Amino acid sequence: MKILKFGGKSLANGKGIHKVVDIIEDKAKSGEVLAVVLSARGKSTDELEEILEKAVNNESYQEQLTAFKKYQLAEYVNFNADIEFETLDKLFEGVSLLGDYSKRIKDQVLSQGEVISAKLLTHLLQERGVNANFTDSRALIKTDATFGEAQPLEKLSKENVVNHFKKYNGDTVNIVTGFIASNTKNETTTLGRNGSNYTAALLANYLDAEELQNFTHVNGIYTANPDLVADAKKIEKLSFTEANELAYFGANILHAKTIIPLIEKDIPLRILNTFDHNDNGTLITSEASKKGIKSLSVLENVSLINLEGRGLLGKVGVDARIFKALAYKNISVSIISQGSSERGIGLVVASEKANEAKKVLEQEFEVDFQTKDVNTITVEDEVSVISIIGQDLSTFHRPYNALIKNQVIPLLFNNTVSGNNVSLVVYKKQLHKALNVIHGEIFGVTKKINIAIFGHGLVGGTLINQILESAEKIKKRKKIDLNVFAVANSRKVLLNPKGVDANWQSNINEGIAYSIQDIIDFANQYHLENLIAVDNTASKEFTDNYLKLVENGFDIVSSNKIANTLSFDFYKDLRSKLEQYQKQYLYETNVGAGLPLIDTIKLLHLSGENITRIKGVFSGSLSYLFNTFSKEDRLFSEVLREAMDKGFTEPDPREDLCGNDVGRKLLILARELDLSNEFVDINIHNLIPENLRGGDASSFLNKIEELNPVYQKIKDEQQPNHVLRYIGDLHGDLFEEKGILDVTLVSVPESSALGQVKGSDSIFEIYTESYGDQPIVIQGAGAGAAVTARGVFGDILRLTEKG
Ligand SMILES: NC(=O)C1=CN([C@@H]2O[C@H](COP(=O)(O)OP(=O)(O)OC[C@H]3O[C@@H](n4cnc5c(N)ncnc54)[C@H](O)[C@@H]3O)[C@@H](O)[C@H]2O)C=CC1
Ligand SMILES: N[C@@H](CC=O)C(=O)O
Repeated sequence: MKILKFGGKSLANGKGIHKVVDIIEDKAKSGEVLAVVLSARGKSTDELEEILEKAVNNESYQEQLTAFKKYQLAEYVNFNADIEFETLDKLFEGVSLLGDYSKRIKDQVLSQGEVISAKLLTHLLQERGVNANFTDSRALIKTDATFGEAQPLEKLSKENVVNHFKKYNGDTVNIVTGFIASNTKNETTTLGRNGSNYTAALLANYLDAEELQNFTHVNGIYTANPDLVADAKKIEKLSFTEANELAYFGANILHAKTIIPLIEKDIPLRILNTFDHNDNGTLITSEASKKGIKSLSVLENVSLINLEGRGLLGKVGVDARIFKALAYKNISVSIISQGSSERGIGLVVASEKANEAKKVLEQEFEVDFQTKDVNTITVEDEVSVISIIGQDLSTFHRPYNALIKNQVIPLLFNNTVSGNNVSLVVYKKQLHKALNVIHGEIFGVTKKINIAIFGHGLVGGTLINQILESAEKIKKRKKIDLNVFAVANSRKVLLNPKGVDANWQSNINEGIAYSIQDIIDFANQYHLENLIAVDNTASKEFTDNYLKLVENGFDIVSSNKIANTLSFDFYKDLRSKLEQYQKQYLYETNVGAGLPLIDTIKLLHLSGENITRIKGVFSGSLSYLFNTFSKEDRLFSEVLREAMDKGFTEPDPREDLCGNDVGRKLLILARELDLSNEFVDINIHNLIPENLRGGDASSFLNKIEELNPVYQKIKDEQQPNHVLRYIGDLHGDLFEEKGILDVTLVSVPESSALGQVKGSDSIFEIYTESYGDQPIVIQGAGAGAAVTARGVFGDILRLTEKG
């Protein structure tokens, strides 16, 4: 036999109740032997409770009662609930007159919801020709007299159930009232919260059912609440032990007490969806599933009570006193955590009980306050508990690190050894983000990376398009969902929590004026996790935002070289801020565009390989300029314009020509080697003649023809078979505080390594102690929007892996 159970939402008027009738009819007609347990319909129980409260307070309740009756009868013209309605009329009248009611009366009132529900379903099934039999569970399930939370009398109840089902079996479908029972005096009792599930589990146990099918409005148990975590996945199979943990931590489909009767008889429980009943749902069995995390569950409406006391160390019975005082007021503690110093104890209780709990504890510890053994008892109201079911401490560092990286610092955490269950208390305002971060980390379904891109010029614009083009593939291959939620220039930002699309360029006109705080606020408002700010500007002003971005949970990726070449003090401050907030700053494209230079230098240096010199053509644009100009009989200005058109130069090409760009690259490398050079230490050969240095970029560009005779002369005066190269050279004693940084224009034999560089290639010769006179050489395109954007993209992906 299969036991089916339908909850209130499934039985609500409209689509639900018809679906329920269809399901039962289908199953009955296919010959399955069934018993069906029902809750009250829709919100009937709540309604009855409200009417009861009105009646006891002598408020007018008739209107609500009439609406209740109307709802129950709905369009079911041949259905009659006169007996139940009369019972309710009498009960409410009595309560209203007395101005009082007992739990016994309340049970009588509430029971009518289940009775009407089961009678209606029996009626509707009979109308369809199904052999349905209304079964009042009060005649079967016998309990003690604890009204509101009665305990079943196992032996008697079992006997009644078995005898009843002996009489009504085979093709009869028994439609049983859930939740309600009766005591030995035949007075109505109820089984407490989740009572209908309990009734169904008891029936399954007594009748040795082959399966209990619990129909709800969801397709089963998910890895997290799908309303909070879009990526949540349905769990196909679960063990009772895991389900038990879930039940305790708020998965309200289940309750520990409803599982026990099933475990006893090894009866599988299947959670199904009334509205999608062909889905297999989630199957819960006693079979231990393969080890691993199964689900995240959340406790909301809780408060954290913190009891702090310097004199608690070694004091015996403190916890006992806490629990006793709270138990006295019927306050349940869901989580407790105590430091080994015993100076602080954190307790989680239901929010509505928090103030009362604080008061009781203050009374209990009154003397301890006077002796200063206890200092404070505080309540933190806006908190939630996230429980990672199936998590043991061996891999807990992963979700924990991910939380810290996302600026979610748990207020308290504790674990159960047996249940493999770690619980974290977080601020309520961070719940959504925290859940998504943990979920992404441990289920690896897809990890969402939220990116804000500043600067959408040559590099930035190319990057956005590269990301949009590759996003789908990356999602499939690496399970990483790249979401560009902000694109900004110096004036406007285009914001979309779900990510900009291929039309971002035309939409940017509709962007809004912004400050960096607006972008931080936006990310917070939409609970965006795994934040990355990408700086593709050439702006000093923008780098002023770095510290604030780091403090607010952003990792930084930058093609902009400015931040790394400001004062050494800022350089250090930024690093210590990154360390403090566990954030990353990647800038591989700062030197050599897309070439893997910085990483190589970092690795060599970290591994203890002593770098003694780095020399080469550092600038892609100047490489192009001098390679082309040296070889071809063309004007210097013409080649310079070509380098600009190809996107090799800085936004202001004077930055290349004056040597600042190469100087910055040298300084960045020097600092990677822990040298503390400042920008002013660099010896730069400025390629712009003094008379052309003033003014702005456009007035300079109007005069670049004036460079032609200067560079033609330099070119002509070289030795035969020599070419011009603009090089950077980091040398000196690189184990001292500072190195020597030179940026110069040199004439080298065409056949030399430097002389053979072509196009916009950069070449870097890295000399180390182990490699001696044979440097490690890294050579390739040193400039260009596509290669640079690709390098920035690489940094973004590297960050997604570090997380
Ligand atoms: N072009 C190349 O080959 C390479 C370039 N880079 C670096 O890439 C960066 C970008 O270069 P390009 O794309 O060529 O420049 P670009 O001039 O084409 O683009 C810069 C963008 O930044 C925006 N911007 C300026 N100030 C801003 C602010 N305060 N906030 C937000 N946006 C701001 C501008 O509106 C513009 O859209 C530069 O720092 C450059 O040094 C690095 C390696 C290679
Ligand atoms: N303008 C720079 C671009 C890369 O950093 C260069 O020419 O190398």
